Amino acid sequence: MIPSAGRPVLTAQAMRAAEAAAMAAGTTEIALMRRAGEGIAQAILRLAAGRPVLVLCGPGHNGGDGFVAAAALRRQRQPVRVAAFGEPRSETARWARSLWDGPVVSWDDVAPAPVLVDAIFGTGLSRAPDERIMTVLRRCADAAILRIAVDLPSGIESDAGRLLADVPAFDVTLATGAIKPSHLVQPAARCVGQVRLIDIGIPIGGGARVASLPRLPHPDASSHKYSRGMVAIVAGAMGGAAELAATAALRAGAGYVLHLDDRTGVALGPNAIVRRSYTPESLTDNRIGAIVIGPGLGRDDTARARLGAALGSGRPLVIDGDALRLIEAMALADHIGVKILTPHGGEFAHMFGDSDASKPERARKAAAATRSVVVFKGADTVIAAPDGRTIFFPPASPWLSTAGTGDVLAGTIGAMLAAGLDPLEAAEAGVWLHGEAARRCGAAFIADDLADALSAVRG
Ligand SMILES: NC(=O)C1=CN([C@@H]2O[C@H](COP(=O)(O)OP(=O)(O)OC[C@H]3O[C@@H](n4cnc5c(N)ncnc54)[C@H](O)[C@@H]3O)[C@@H](O)[C@H]2O)[C@H](O)CC1
Ligand SMILES: [K+]
Repeated sequence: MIPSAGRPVLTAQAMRAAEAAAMAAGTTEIALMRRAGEGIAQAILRLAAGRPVLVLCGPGHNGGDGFVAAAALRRQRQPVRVAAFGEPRSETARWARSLWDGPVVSWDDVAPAPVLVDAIFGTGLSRAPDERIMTVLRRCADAAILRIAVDLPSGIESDAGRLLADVPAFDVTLATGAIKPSHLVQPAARCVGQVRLIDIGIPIGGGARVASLPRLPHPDASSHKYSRGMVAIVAGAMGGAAELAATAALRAGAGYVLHLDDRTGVALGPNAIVRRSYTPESLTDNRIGAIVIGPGLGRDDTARARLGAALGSGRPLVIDGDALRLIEAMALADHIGVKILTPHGGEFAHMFGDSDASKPERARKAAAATRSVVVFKGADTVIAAPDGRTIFFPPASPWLSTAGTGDVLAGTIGAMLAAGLDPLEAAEAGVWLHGEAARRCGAAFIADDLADALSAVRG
């Protein structure tokens, strides 16, 4: 299960705007901080299970959340100590500090506790924290049994997944009000541990959210193989990759999978795959709900001609692997029709160049420029639509880093597209099913196992 599935993902600026809108509607900043701090205290109480807690508080509202939480914990007789770096910087932060009636330990001399709560910096972090701050944080984190971050581990910038310092790994991060991009984008995402959302009762929305499993079409008494979705896989130089994509499309629920190649007698995958010789005309069959092109396609003239025919076919496309190396981003902008691109980091950089922008920004820009849904793959897969909608995935199994898993994903997305999901939903459902199949496969699986596991997760 993905925690926070479907929830909005807000940048620091969007979070401040949501907070400002709530205040314009009558809520006060103090009320918001009280809700945040008390929600955090409840979570800490359960997690600490009676073990002593140390709260490290910063000068802003993240520190304010820490003071409110510490005061609430003390009221509930939970052993808790507080150390603070700097004086509170706002009225609301001063109010929070005034709630704490215990001692505030001197920063550099603070003794660690079994449970560490980092409330030093959150979404307001604007530059690398002073090493004096990070040294204490790391020392206390090293000595703790359980490390809990309030909103974000200190040293993480909120929007792009960037680490501004050497940030220790946390076990749990309590996100206040909304999930932030850096909970999900690497390298920051590997420091946050399990992310839990603390509701502070303000309405949030926007076009970015955590992935969830879309409703998948199910066969009924009137279904037949074409109505379940027909997927054409265009093969090429490396037959095995296309076989994996074809197997995955079938196991993800497609009713008919057509494997188009010009080699005869090469049948590595299931007998249920229909094998025909490739001709450009074979792609124009209007029963085809999705063409998958790229896995094992090669990069020679034959591959180029097949890609041209797929683009000219008018059928919805999943463009992966070698096809992403052959195609020009500019050519896609002029192509009218449904297309989903599935680049990993190298393919993405080849098509769109390198950039300092964040992964979600790069994905959105690429989607708009190519008028495609872009599945920017990796340990932190992000999907963007041309209209700017963005879907973030929590980290999937690291065992996915093996040859052929991308081919399986392309076939899975093809099956979703052919089943009638809209392109963004098809991409989301495909990445979800792929990640869930990987989870079930456990360790050291191979791409063939992953394709086979899709039947069980298709649900
Ligand atoms: N936005 C909301 O709806 C709510 C947010 N809450 C919590 O508030 C923080 C964000 O608070 P903010 O005061 O904006 O920022 P920080 O506490 O992260 O700290 C910023 C503070 O520190 C200064 N600063 C920034 N970078 C550095 C640095 N490298 N070194 C030293 N000082 C630095 C900066 O000038 C500010 O004064 C959010 O994460 C939530 O935890 C509440 O939950 C209520 C609702
Ligand atoms: K923090």
